[in-house]
Amino acid sequence: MTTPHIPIVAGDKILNEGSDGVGETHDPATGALVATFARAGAAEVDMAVAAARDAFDNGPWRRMRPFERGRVLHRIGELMLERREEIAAKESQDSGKPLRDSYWEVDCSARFFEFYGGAADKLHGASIPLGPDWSDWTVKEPIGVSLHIIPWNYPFQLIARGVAPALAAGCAVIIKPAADTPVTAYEFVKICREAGLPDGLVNLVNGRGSFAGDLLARHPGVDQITFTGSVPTGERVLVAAASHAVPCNMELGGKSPQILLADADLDRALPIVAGGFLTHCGQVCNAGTRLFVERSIHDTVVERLHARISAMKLGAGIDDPDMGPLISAAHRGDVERYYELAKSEGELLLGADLPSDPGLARGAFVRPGLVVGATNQARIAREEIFGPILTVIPFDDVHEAVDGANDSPFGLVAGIHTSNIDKALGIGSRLRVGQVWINAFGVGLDVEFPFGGYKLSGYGREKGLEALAAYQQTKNICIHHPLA
Ligand SMILES: NC(=O)C1=CN([C@@H]2O[C@H](COP(=O)(O)OP(=O)(O)OC[C@H]3O[C@@H](n4cnc5c(N)ncnc54)[C@H](O)[C@@H]3O)[C@@H](O)[C@H]2O)C=CC1
Repeated sequence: MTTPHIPIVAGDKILNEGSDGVGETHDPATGALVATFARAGAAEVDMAVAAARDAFDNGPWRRMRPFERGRVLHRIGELMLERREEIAAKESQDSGKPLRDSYWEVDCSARFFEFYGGAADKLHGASIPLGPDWSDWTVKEPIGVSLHIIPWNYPFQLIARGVAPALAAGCAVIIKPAADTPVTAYEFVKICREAGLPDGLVNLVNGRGSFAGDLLARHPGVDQITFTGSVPTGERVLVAAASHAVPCNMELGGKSPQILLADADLDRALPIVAGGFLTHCGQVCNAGTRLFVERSIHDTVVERLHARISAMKLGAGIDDPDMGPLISAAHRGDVERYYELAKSEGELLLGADLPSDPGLARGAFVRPGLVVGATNQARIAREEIFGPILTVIPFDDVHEAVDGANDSPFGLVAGIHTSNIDKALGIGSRLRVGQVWINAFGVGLDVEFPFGGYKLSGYGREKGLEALAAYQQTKNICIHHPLA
């Protein structure tokens, strides 16, 4: 079978070659080549931006009635569900995540298009009272060409999360996938074209982040940037955006706390705690990797978590294991250094040895790590690892737990596990994070509520109606009409 090749898409042009050569993407479970892709250089970046500009400035999208835009978005969502199996299989191969998580990605992506398809004709302005001789109102207009810089952890879903509201608002978009996971981005673009989206509205630029990504972020033809990824790269993108003064939506990392009180129902809470740090091998921005646990139940919780996670089966994403590999051997090297650090900063109860099963030998696998005896000041508890390592920290008093949870450079999400609603709400209101989960953690098909962080976790909100604000500008219209 020939290896699939991912092109660059600039308007109606499908470019199989880019001026920065050819990249390869591999299955992190086996090392097998999944696809090659054209890497964009300056010429292709210019072409994609010009196509988006032209589609936005001169194309039909902005002039269509909003409900008609909504219908196209709905059709995109339907096509995603029709191709669910195919997209999920490709995603699991390219990213290593278990198949069920890839199905979730597709289902969630379809929900984004349903949700924002329904919102397209509800983007109202406001009327503003200036007195009887005046009429004043605001109109919501699309911001223009929106650049979406996508990380490798949820490539399909994170494209949908940003692109659906951008299109609903009337924007044109350019997608820059991560070089580790370019495959399903092209499926996304193909679906958009098939659903009848006019040419040039969705463009695809694969390539090296520090080259093609940087060229795009600096490009004067780009009006807005939505970025998800690491803090250092996010800061570079902000500098690039500042060079032409465009706004950004930044969804950066996290070191999210989960607070487990002694009165919690452990049968219910512990699977949630485990899922909170193990999903996609811990490679999730909102992974709940710091567990503050009331001291009286500390040992029981550690024992039960140990039993639960040491039984987990590892395997290739496509085989839908309990946990897949990390994204790459290079990233495994980074994560392994944290396992070493954990040994010096506390006690590493699980995760010290790499899996020895010959079936896993060629993949970027690690075992889940459980760390006790480290403080909240330890690097293992402060830095985003993007691997499956949980640091368990005991507390005696809820205020201590709140202070510990807040004592972090990040502020993305938090989880609280308790049967006492007064405590749950009291703790929740004191946490400096963008989202609080009570007796829950993580995701369903919940596209309706806003998501985003405090502090170094970024700013701006994805999801929900709030996300639309990033893709709109407000124009005020004021009329003076004195009655003679
Ligand atoms: N918050 C999140 O969801 C994510 C956080 N991360 C964190 O980042 C660490 C490193 O992962 P990376 O893949 O290197 O993520 P990254 O943050 O460097 O890359 C994210 C995206 O930005 C692009 N990019 C890189 N340099 C750029 C530049 N100068 N200008 C414009 N775009 C650029 C990349 O090509 C990719 O599409 C991970 O170990 C993890 O800690 C990674 C992925 C997602």
